[in-house]
Amino acid sequence: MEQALEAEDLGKRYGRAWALRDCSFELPAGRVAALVGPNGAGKSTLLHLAVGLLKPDTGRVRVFGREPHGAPATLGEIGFVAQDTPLYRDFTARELISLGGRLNRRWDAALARDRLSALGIPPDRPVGKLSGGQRAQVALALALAKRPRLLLLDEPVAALDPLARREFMQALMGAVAESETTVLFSSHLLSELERTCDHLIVLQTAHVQLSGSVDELLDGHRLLVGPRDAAPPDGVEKVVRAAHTERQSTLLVRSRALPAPAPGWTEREVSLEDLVLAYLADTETRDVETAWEVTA
Ligand SMILES: Nc1ncnc2c1ncn2[C@@H]1O[C@H](COP(=O)(O)OP(=O)(O)OP(=O)(O)O)[C@@H](O)[C@H]1O
Repeated sequence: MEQALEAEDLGKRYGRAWALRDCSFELPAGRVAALVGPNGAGKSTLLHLAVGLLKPDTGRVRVFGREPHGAPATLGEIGFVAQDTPLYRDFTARELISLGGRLNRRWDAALARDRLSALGIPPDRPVGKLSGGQRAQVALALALAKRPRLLLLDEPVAALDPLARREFMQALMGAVAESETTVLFSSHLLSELERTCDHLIVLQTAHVQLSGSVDELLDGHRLLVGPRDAAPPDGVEKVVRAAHTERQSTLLVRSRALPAPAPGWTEREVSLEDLVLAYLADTETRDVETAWEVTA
């Protein structure tokens, strides 16, 4: 399987503080991946390393097998939409499309023009005078016009209202379905994930807590409800998170299918949101044998 993005023991620090540390994961080509984590977790740092704007202090990052820092050929394959869609505000969309044509070898101006016209975005108004949602669409159209193999978006919908968010994500999904582009977007919006991504990377305090295909991750975890203070059933590899009421414990555990329903325990379906929240709530996953009991 070809890897669009790979990190191996990747680390970046600002002064003495690590923004990203011992970070290893693989993102196979063709996936739409969400990069999730709280403020300051290291998401922008990871995206800036992937696009070659930063140089790693430890380890390696590779885009389609090559390190991006100082490698123009690799950069030509990456589209990047930075946080807050920083477009030149006095330029119109038409001018930005034409500017892109002068700066990029493989530039599909017609694709950008057609997208904006289909969305009814005025091409001759300075982008500073467009709405936040329209500006985000212009930034996406420009990134797609580059025909990137890997598209990186840093919190593309953070500033948008729910309707504009939905429209933006639909536009993004539609665009990548028509191409072979691999997408990695950072986001705080857990409820949108299940609908939009098939791969997940969870970052917390500079470390990767979880990464993999959504199907495999969901398959490998269970939500168990049972009597308070009972030991977890056999077959549980790790208790990621435990919450208790007076009489019951709810455990999100890492485990393949359990051999048989353990007496007193019932199993519930795990949503992607449950999974992300469980890993974000914990900075370290626990071994079953050790402190599995965590009061929520
Ligand atoms: N230029 C910089 N100089 C010093 N520290 C920085 C710099 N950029 C980021 N950091 C620090 O590195 C850590 C990771 O920041 P980063 O912006 O990558 O997080 P993030 O997950 O993108 O956060 P947010 O969701 O708020 O955008 C934070 O502690 C941040 O304060």
